[in-house]
Amino acid sequence: MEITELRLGNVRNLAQSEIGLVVGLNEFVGANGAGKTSVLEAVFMLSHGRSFRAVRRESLIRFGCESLEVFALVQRNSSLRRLGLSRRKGDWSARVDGAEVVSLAQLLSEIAVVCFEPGSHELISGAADERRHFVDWALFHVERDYVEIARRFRRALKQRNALLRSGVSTEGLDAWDAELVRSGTVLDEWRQKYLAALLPGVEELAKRLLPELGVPTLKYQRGWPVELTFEEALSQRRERDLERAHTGSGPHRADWRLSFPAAPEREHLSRGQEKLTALVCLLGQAELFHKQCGDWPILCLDDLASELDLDHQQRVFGWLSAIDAQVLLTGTAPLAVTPSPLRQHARFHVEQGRVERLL
Ligand SMILES: Nc1ncnc2c1ncn2[C@@H]1O[C@H](COP(=O)(O)OP(=O)(O)OP(=O)(O)O)[C@@H](O)[C@H]1O
Repeated sequence: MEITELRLGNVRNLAQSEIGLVVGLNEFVGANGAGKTSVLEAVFMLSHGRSFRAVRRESLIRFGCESLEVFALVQRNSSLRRLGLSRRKGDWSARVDGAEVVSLAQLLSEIAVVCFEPGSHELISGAADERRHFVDWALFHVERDYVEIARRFRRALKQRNALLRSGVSTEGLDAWDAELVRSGTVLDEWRQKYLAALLPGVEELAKRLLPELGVPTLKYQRGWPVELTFEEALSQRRERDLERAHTGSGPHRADWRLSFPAAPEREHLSRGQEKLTALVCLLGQAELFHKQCGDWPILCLDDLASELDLDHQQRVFGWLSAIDAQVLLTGTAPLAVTPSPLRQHARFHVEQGRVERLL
């Protein structure tokens, strides 16, 4: 899939920008603070409904402005979709082909963006919810009933925790346990299946980008002891859950990690190796998306040159040159590596919130 046209209004320091993108490599070059990352952030918002670096979507609205607009024309297989996310008069709204959609999920299902940025090492070294989000984002695109199952699981967990906290009565816990087990077991199976499918691609990418660490293994923890079913875990730990007033086992506690022969624990990875491991996972995710959904997600690479040394940049470009994904890349200077001559290449200069095509 590709964005052919991107229109931004009041996104951080970008007042109004209309950017025609090419299907291959789109390079955004400019000084620090020029607005390059903001372009990627806007694209990411369309596919995730949030920024990759701000907790609040509101912080993206240009200082002193009340409205924000992100619009993209997206070519996917043979269809062309008009996607929009905006905030006007204090309300966020999402549009697909001009019509406002009831749920944000309808917009998010139309576009897929995989982004590597300076904070991506959190996927390896950060909290478990980063790694659950990584898997769940893919499940959202791959599993038709994901939204419904995840909603049922969240609701049951919230209700069960409320009952545990109330401490008044444990009546009703059985019903919520049953619902947690039904939806939670499905989530757990999907996650296991997804990670098993991800591993071969991750192994190949690790050989290319991190050969010195050896072939990685992937360890999945589903959030309760392996020797128990989820139902048994909930029932055996009910007393403890009542004492602690929250549900201590379940898919909401799941985690996974990559382990290398030369770096068995993540504490053994250097910061650069953490970043490369995150990149391996993200590129692996993009590749698996292509296998499972039939098209490549859009790849955003923020400030790649300051994240990776030249040799690793070359290895990444070697991989990129063999695939058909649209790439959006930022840097303070033009690329030091030569991208594939077979792919289209556009360069944009970003300065004080203005984007101008150079090449
Ligand atoms: N809500 C906002 N309204 C206006 N300007 C903002 C807002 N939030 C951030 N900025 C400014 O917008 C600019 C764009 O930041 P951005 O991170 O996109 O720059 P960049 O070109 O990627 O820089 P770097 O190379 O330093 O990463 C910065 O100068 C920042 O201070």
